[in-house]
Amino acid sequence: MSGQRVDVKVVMLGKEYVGKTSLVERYVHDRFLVGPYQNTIGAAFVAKVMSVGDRTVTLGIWDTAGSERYEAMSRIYYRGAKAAIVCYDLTDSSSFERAKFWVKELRNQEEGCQIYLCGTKSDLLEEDRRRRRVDFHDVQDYADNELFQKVAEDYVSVAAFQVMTGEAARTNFLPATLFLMRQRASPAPVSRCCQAWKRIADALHALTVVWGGECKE
Ligand SMILES: Nc1nc2c(ncn2[C@@H]2O[C@H](COP(=O)(O)OP(=O)(O)OP(=O)(O)O)[C@@H](O)[C@H]2O)c(=O)[nH]1
Repeated sequence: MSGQRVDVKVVMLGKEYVGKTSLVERYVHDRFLVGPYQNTIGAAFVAKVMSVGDRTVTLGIWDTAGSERYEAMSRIYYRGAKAAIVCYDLTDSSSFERAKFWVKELRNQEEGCQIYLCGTKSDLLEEDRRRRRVDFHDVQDYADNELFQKVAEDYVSVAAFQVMTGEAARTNFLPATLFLMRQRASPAPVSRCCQAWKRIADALHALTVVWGGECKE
Protein backbone atom coordinates (compact mmCIF):
# COMPACT_ATOMS: atom_id res chain seq x y z
CA MET A 1 0.00 0.00 0.00
CA SER A 2 2.95 2.30 0.60
CA GLY A 3 5.60 2.56 -2.08
CA GLN A 4 8.20 3.55 0.50
CA ARG A 5 11.15 1.35 1.38
CA VAL A 6 10.67 -0.05 4.88
CA ASP A 7 13.42 -1.71 6.90
CA VAL A 8 11.36 -2.70 9.92
CA LYS A 9 7.63 -3.29 10.00
CA VAL A 10 5.82 -2.37 13.21
CA VAL A 11 2.11 -2.97 13.79
CA MET A 12 -0.23 -1.31 16.28
CA LEU A 13 -2.99 -3.57 17.62
CA GLY A 14 -5.70 -3.21 20.26
CA LYS A 15 -9.36 -2.55 20.85
CA GLU A 16 -10.94 0.49 19.27
CA TYR A 17 -10.57 3.78 21.16
CA VAL A 18 -7.56 2.67 23.21
CA GLY A 19 -5.37 5.37 21.66
CA LYS A 20 -3.22 3.65 19.02
CA THR A 21 -3.45 6.48 16.52
CA SER A 22 -2.68 9.01 19.26
CA LEU A 23 0.48 7.11 20.21
CA VAL A 24 1.65 7.07 16.61
CA GLU A 25 0.91 10.79 16.27
CA ARG A 26 2.93 11.44 19.40
CA TYR A 27 5.82 9.37 18.20
CA VAL A 28 5.98 10.56 14.60
CA HIS A 29 4.82 14.18 14.87
CA ASP A 30 5.26 14.85 18.60
CA ARG A 31 1.69 16.09 18.93
CA PHE A 32 -1.61 15.13 20.48
CA LEU A 33 -4.64 15.88 18.34
CA VAL A 34 -7.48 17.36 20.37
CA GLY A 35 -10.86 17.02 18.71
CA PRO A 36 -13.63 14.58 18.03
CA TYR A 37 -12.61 10.92 17.97
CA GLN A 38 -12.22 9.54 14.47
CA ASN A 39 -11.94 5.78 14.27
CA THR A 40 -9.36 4.31 11.94
CA ILE A 41 -10.84 2.55 8.94
CA GLY A 42 -8.88 -0.51 7.84
CA ALA A 43 -5.38 0.68 8.68
CA ALA A 44 -3.11 3.66 8.26
CA PHE A 45 0.56 3.65 7.35
CA VAL A 46 3.25 6.04 8.48
CA ALA A 47 7.01 5.89 8.05
CA LYS A 48 9.52 7.07 10.65
CA VAL A 49 13.20 7.35 9.91
CA MET A 50 15.47 6.78 12.88
CA SER A 51 19.22 6.82 13.34
CA VAL A 52 20.85 3.63 14.48
CA GLY A 53 24.58 4.13 14.94
CA ASP A 54 25.93 5.52 11.69
CA ARG A 55 23.00 4.51 9.52
CA THR A 56 19.33 5.27 9.17
CA VAL A 57 16.53 2.77 9.48
CA THR A 58 12.99 3.35 8.24
CA LEU A 59 10.26 2.03 10.48
CA GLY A 60 6.99 1.34 8.68
CA ILE A 61 4.24 1.65 11.25
CA TRP A 62 0.87 0.10 10.48
CA ASP A 63 -1.84 1.55 12.68
CA THR A 64 -4.70 -0.93 12.49
CA ALA A 65 -8.38 -0.27 13.15
CA GLY A 66 -9.47 -1.57 16.54
CA SER A 67 -13.06 -2.25 15.59
CA GLU A 68 -13.79 -5.98 15.42
CA ARG A 69 -15.34 -5.30 12.04
CA TYR A 70 -11.79 -4.98 10.69
CA GLU A 71 -10.31 -7.96 12.54
CA ALA A 72 -9.63 -9.97 9.38
CA MET A 73 -7.88 -6.99 7.85
CA SER A 74 -5.67 -6.46 10.90
CA ARG A 75 -4.36 -9.98 10.41
CA ILE A 76 -3.02 -8.96 7.02
CA TYR A 77 -1.16 -6.03 8.56
CA TYR A 78 0.67 -7.94 11.27
CA ARG A 79 2.13 -10.41 8.80
CA GLY A 80 5.89 -10.06 8.71
CA ALA A 81 5.93 -7.47 11.51
CA LYS A 82 9.14 -7.34 13.52
CA ALA A 83 7.39 -5.66 16.42
CA ALA A 84 3.81 -5.29 17.60
CA ILE A 85 2.63 -2.65 20.06
CA VAL A 86 -0.45 -4.17 21.65
CA CYS A 87 -2.39 -1.44 23.42
CA TYR A 88 -5.01 -1.50 26.15
CA ASP A 89 -6.77 1.36 27.91
CA LEU A 90 -6.06 1.42 31.64
CA THR A 91 -9.64 2.55 32.25
CA ASP A 92 -11.27 -0.23 30.22
CA SER A 93 -10.91 -3.85 31.39
CA SER A 94 -12.37 -5.27 28.17
CA SER A 95 -9.53 -3.65 26.25
CA PHE A 96 -7.03 -5.75 28.19
CA GLU A 97 -8.97 -8.90 27.26
CA ARG A 98 -8.77 -7.78 23.65
CA ALA A 99 -5.04 -7.19 24.04
CA LYS A 100 -4.64 -10.78 25.26
CA PHE A 101 -6.51 -11.94 22.17
CA TRP A 102 -3.98 -10.20 19.92
CA VAL A 103 -1.04 -11.47 21.92
CA LYS A 104 -2.26 -15.05 21.58
CA GLU A 105 -2.81 -14.58 17.89
CA LEU A 106 0.65 -13.07 17.33
CA ARG A 107 2.34 -15.80 19.33
CA ASN A 108 0.62 -18.44 17.23
CA GLN A 109 1.06 -16.79 13.85
CA GLU A 110 4.15 -14.54 13.97
CA GLU A 111 6.91 -16.29 15.82
CA GLY A 112 9.57 -13.70 15.08
CA CYS A 113 7.50 -10.71 16.15
CA GLN A 114 8.55 -8.90 19.33
CA ILE A 115 5.47 -8.01 21.32
CA TYR A 116 5.15 -4.94 23.54
CA LEU A 117 2.18 -4.37 25.82
CA CYS A 118 1.26 -0.76 26.29
CA GLY A 119 -1.23 0.63 28.81
CA THR A 120 -2.68 3.96 27.65
CA LYS A 121 -4.48 7.00 29.07
CA SER A 122 -2.73 7.06 32.41
CA ASP A 123 -3.44 10.80 32.64
CA LEU A 124 -7.06 9.81 33.38
CA LEU A 125 -5.81 7.93 36.44
CA GLU A 126 -3.88 10.98 37.55
CA GLU A 127 -7.21 12.77 37.60
CA ASP A 128 -8.97 9.99 39.47
CA ARG A 129 -7.27 6.75 40.57
CA ARG A 130 -10.66 5.05 40.85
CA ARG A 131 -10.95 5.04 37.08
CA ARG A 132 -8.32 2.31 36.82
CA ARG A 133 -9.86 -0.93 35.54
CA VAL A 134 -6.69 -2.85 34.72
CA ASP A 135 -4.47 -3.65 37.66
CA PHE A 136 -0.77 -3.14 36.98
CA HIS A 137 0.18 -6.31 38.89
CA ASP A 138 -2.28 -8.39 36.86
CA VAL A 139 -0.59 -7.12 33.71
CA GLN A 140 2.83 -7.76 35.19
CA ASP A 141 1.87 -11.34 36.11
CA TYR A 142 0.42 -11.92 32.69
CA ALA A 143 3.50 -10.44 31.05
CA ASP A 144 5.82 -12.57 33.20
CA ASN A 145 3.88 -15.71 32.28
CA GLU A 146 3.98 -14.86 28.61
CA LEU A 147 7.70 -13.97 28.60
CA PHE A 148 7.18 -10.42 27.46
CA GLN A 149 9.86 -8.00 26.43
CA LYS A 150 8.46 -4.91 28.06
CA VAL A 151 5.41 -3.49 29.73
CA ALA A 152 4.97 0.25 29.48
CA GLU A 153 2.52 2.43 31.32
CA ASP A 154 2.70 6.02 30.26
CA TYR A 155 2.97 7.93 33.50
CA VAL A 156 2.13 11.57 33.01
CA SER A 157 1.61 14.61 35.17
CA VAL A 158 -1.75 16.18 35.45
CA ALA A 159 -0.17 19.62 35.06
CA ALA A 160 1.12 18.88 31.58
CA PHE A 161 -2.19 17.27 30.75
CA GLN A 162 -4.02 20.44 31.69
CA VAL A 163 -1.64 22.57 29.68
CA MET A 164 -2.19 20.42 26.65
CA THR A 165 -5.96 20.26 26.81
CA GLY A 166 -7.37 23.27 28.67
CA GLU A 167 -4.84 25.80 27.43
CA ALA A 168 -4.82 24.44 23.91
CA ALA A 169 -8.58 24.66 23.65
CA ARG A 170 -8.67 28.20 25.05
CA THR A 171 -5.84 29.69 23.05
CA ASN A 172 -6.01 27.64 19.87
CA PHE A 173 -2.33 26.85 20.18
CA LEU A 174 -1.34 23.55 18.70
CA PRO A 175 -0.82 20.97 21.44
CA ALA A 176 2.62 20.30 20.01
CA THR A 177 3.60 23.93 20.53
CA LEU A 178 2.44 23.83 24.08
CA PHE A 179 4.23 20.59 24.60
CA LEU A 180 7.51 22.07 23.48
CA MET A 181 7.00 25.10 25.66
CA ARG A 182 6.31 22.83 28.57
CA GLN A 183 9.39 20.80 27.79
CA ARG A 184 11.58 23.89 27.94
CA ALA A 185 10.08 24.91 31.24
CA SER A 186 10.33 21.48 32.79
CA PRO A 187 13.25 19.08 32.55
CA ALA A 188 10.90 16.10 32.62
CA PRO A 189 8.88 15.92 29.40
CA VAL A 190 5.45 14.69 30.36
CA SER A 191 2.28 14.49 28.37
CA ARG A 192 -0.26 12.08 27.06
CA CYS A 193 1.12 9.19 25.04
CA CYS A 194 4.61 10.56 25.46
CA GLN A 195 6.35 8.46 28.06
CA ALA A 196 4.98 5.23 26.64
CA TRP A 197 6.35 6.04 23.23
CA LYS A 198 9.71 7.02 24.64
CA ARG A 199 10.06 3.57 26.17
CA ILE A 200 8.74 1.86 23.08
CA ALA A 201 11.01 3.95 20.87
CA ASP A 202 14.00 2.93 22.98
CA ALA A 203 12.95 -0.69 22.66
CA LEU A 204 12.45 -0.44 18.90
CA HIS A 205 15.79 1.27 18.59
CA ALA A 206 17.43 -1.57 20.49
CA LEU A 207 15.72 -4.09 18.26
CA THR A 208 16.86 -2.42 15.05
CA VAL A 209 20.42 -2.49 16.35
CA VAL A 210 20.07 -6.24 16.91
CA TRP A 211 18.55 -6.79 13.47
CA GLY A 212 21.31 -4.79 11.81
CA GLY A 213 21.16 -4.69 8.03
CA GLU A 214 19.13 -7.87 7.70
CA CYS A 215 15.81 -6.41 8.59
CA LYS A 216 14.31 -6.16 5.13
CA GLU A 217 10.55 -6.54 4.83
N1 LIG B 1 -7.05 11.19 28.12
C1 LIG B 1 -6.46 10.57 27.12
N2 LIG B 1 -7.15 10.38 26.00
C2 LIG B 1 -6.53 9.73 25.00
C3 LIG B 1 -5.19 9.28 25.09
N3 LIG B 1 -4.88 8.67 23.93
C4 LIG B 1 -5.95 8.76 23.15
N4 LIG B 1 -6.96 9.41 23.78
C5 LIG B 1 -8.30 9.69 23.26
O1 LIG B 1 -8.97 8.45 23.03
C6 LIG B 1 -9.75 8.51 21.84
C7 LIG B 1 -9.32 7.38 20.90
O2 LIG B 1 -7.98 7.63 20.48
P1 LIG B 1 -7.41 7.02 19.12
O3 LIG B 1 -5.96 7.28 19.13
O4 LIG B 1 -8.19 7.50 17.96
O5 LIG B 1 -7.75 5.48 19.35
P2 LIG B 1 -7.48 4.24 18.41
O6 LIG B 1 -7.04 3.12 19.28
O7 LIG B 1 -6.56 4.60 17.29
O8 LIG B 1 -8.94 3.93 17.86
P3 LIG B 1 -9.38 3.10 16.55
O9 LIG B 1 -8.90 3.87 15.38
O10 LIG B 1 -10.87 3.04 16.61
O11 LIG B 1 -8.79 1.73 16.65
C8 LIG B 1 -9.55 9.90 21.25
O12 LIG B 1 -10.62 10.70 21.63
C9 LIG B 1 -8.25 10.39 21.90
O13 LIG B 1 -8.23 11.79 22.04
C10 LIG B 1 -4.47 9.52 26.31
O14 LIG B 1 -3.30 9.16 26.49
N5 LIG B 1 -5.17 10.17 27.28
